[in-house]
Amino acid sequence: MARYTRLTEPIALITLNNPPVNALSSAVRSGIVDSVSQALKDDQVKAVVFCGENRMFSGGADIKEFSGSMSGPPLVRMIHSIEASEKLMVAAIEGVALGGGLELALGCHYRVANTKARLGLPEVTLGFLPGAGGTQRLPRLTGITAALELITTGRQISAQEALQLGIVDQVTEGNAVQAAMELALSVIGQPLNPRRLSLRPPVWSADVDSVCEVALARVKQHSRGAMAPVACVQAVRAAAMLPYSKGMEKERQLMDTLFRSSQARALQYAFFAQRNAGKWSLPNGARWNNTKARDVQRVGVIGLGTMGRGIAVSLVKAGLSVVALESDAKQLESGKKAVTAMLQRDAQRRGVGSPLHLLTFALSFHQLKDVDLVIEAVFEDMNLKKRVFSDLCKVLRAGTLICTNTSGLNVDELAKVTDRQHLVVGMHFFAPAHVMKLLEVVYGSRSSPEAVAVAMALGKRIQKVCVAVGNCPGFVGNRMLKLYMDQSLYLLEEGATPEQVDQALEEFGFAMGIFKVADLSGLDVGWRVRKASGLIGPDIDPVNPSRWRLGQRYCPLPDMLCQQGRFGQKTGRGWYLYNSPGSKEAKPDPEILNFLEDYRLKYGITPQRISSQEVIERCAFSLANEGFRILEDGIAAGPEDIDVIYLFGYGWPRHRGGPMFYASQVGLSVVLEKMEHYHRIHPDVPSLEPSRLLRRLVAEGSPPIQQWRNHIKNLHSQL
Ligand SMILES: CCCCCCCCCCCCC[C@H](O)CC(=O)SCCNC(=O)CCNC(=O)[C@H](O)C(C)(C)COP(=O)(O)OP(=O)(O)OC[C@H]1O[C@@H](n2cnc3c(N)ncnc32)[C@H](O)[C@@H]1OP(=O)(O)O
Repeated sequence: MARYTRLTEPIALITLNNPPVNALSSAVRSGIVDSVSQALKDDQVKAVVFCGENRMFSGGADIKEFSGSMSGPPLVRMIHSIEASEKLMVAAIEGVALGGGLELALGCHYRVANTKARLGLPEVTLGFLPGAGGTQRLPRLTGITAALELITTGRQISAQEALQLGIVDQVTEGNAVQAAMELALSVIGQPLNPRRLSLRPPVWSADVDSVCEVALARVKQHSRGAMAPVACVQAVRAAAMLPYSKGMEKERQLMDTLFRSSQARALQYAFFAQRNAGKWSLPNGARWNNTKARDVQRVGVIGLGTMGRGIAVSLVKAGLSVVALESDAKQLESGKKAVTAMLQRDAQRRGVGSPLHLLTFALSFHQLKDVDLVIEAVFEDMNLKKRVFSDLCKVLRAGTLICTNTSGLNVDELAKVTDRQHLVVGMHFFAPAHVMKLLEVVYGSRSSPEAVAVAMALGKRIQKVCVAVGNCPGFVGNRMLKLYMDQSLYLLEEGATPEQVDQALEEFGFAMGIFKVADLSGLDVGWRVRKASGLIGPDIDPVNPSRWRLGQRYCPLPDMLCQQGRFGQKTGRGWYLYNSPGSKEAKPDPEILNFLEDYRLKYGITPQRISSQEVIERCAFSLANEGFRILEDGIAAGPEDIDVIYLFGYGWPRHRGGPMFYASQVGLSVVLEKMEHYHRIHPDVPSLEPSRLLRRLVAEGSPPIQQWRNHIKNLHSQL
């Protein structure tokens, strides 16, 4: 929808009206076409100003329409006729002008932006390119280097930067519509051809080829197999070499290919999955929109190790006041130094004042008496956490929430030692907590909807992507991770090397292979957990450790590495070799190859040739198979939540949507067949057995992922 208003004598205003972001849906495009035609017919009108309802220009094309049959006036043609119009067209940008929204503005003859506006062409993040002339018009304004950077990254820029780059003609602190009208009045009658970007010649320069080569190398290095950034470079290169009409043909060709790609579908799915995660629901019917979250201003953080430091920094950066507690003066001092330095560096980088006044350091629980919520981030030990929880109850006010940053311990067991089980939830941050976007909010069997609402709202306030999950060992992310890690280890036993497994995973698009991640996190962490859980004990022979524990196949390789003091990056040796302790560059270690050969000999394992395909199938399908079990158990509300967790917490490649989306793309019957195949070969690995939900979905014709929730409901109702 677009509203047409005649303003003072010679100006008409066209207001895009499609809340919340004035996306350019078919109805909006029709409204614009009709309004422009009205303005062109009115002899009194000499200029048209475009703006958006609620001081929001436009969030671009309506992404929801891409999955259906597209109808209505095509955006490309609409923008072209705006640019070609004989009447002056001016864009008044407030809020955002993104994607098609910015392309519409680029079709106008002048652009005025409010100082707070943000502009960008984020199409690459959705798996395609600015396909309404953006790849051809933007370079003609900014030059090729800036256009390449903006289009291949999708980065949003401020109005000020847009002014410097020549994307807008004027920036105003006041009302952009008013400023656009004034500008229009001052230029009415001036020739429009110099303002029509499509009439400008290609932006050729002698170094075009090298600039594009450099951009191509950069995107290939960062995109991890994503097609869209490469296509963006090709399209912008066309703007440098070809006249506008030919460049548009190239843009169209590239867009056609990207638009139909599974990568675009995955990225658009990820866009909506991320937004849906905030719309949490609990099995008891409580939901984001029927539960009120009370306000939190003061937060206590207990433990200033790696996790506690990151959590404290995230909270303070969001303007919350924090009391950070440690158990002894030495640890407090080292935590204080680290947190202070992190906050100062961040403030300096962002050019803002230091927020250190929000932070208090404490040694006594009594100093937590006035906080609204506590996040416990002490060592991952149930007894220690229980002690902290019961001590807290002695000092906290009655309504204060107690949250645990455990990465997998039983939240209900912890809640039981408190006097407020309904106010206990998990807030599982990921390391480093001030950088990683994911937060699993874990509800226990007694957690109240209000407590979940408070934790979700707090997470959102500190700019995390929050997903509400149920309580089970490892919750969603780490429960699935265990099976992924198990498969990777079994592959080593069967003949693969760490670098071979990692290479297959990185070619698939993971940010880092699983063995590199393990080295980064520290192999000793899992070792301690396995010791605490009874998997390793005095009855295990350290020289010839059993490959069978608690009734199933067990791989002792990581324990054997830890016995050798190989803890990963921190000791300079783990699955890989590092130049020195703490160094990050992983190099294959011949000692590991010998170690694996000796191990296989010792246990009579004949090494097999493992293909990359097998690595991906066993790792990715195992993840999805456990994801189905998580859905059966009601631990996650839907497959989208699982995918968001893997996208934001575990480096799953975004252009593959997430493990559940990937399974749906490959085909559920294929996944089922492969799981049956691998389970037949490895009957000693129960987790390879296809889950009931997977079988059931296949039996019911493999419905699209958006319908899985209905099948899960049916599954529960028959239990
Ligand atoms: C068959 C073969 C054919 C081949 C050829 C096809 C040719 C087709 C030609 C097409 C031409 C292409 C044109 C153009 O180049 C393409 C585009 O413009 S794509 C869209 C680009 N825009 C974006 O990526 C912006 C996305 N949105 C955002 O970044 C943010 O939403 C925001 C605008 C910055 C606002 O952020 P917030 O305030 O935080 O709000 P939310 O993010 O929570 O969003 C609120 C609400 O709005 C929904 N929404 C946001 N943007 C869009 C959108 N562009 N379309 C539809 N819906 C959108 C979002 O989902 C939220 O919904 P809710 O969760 O509240 O239901």
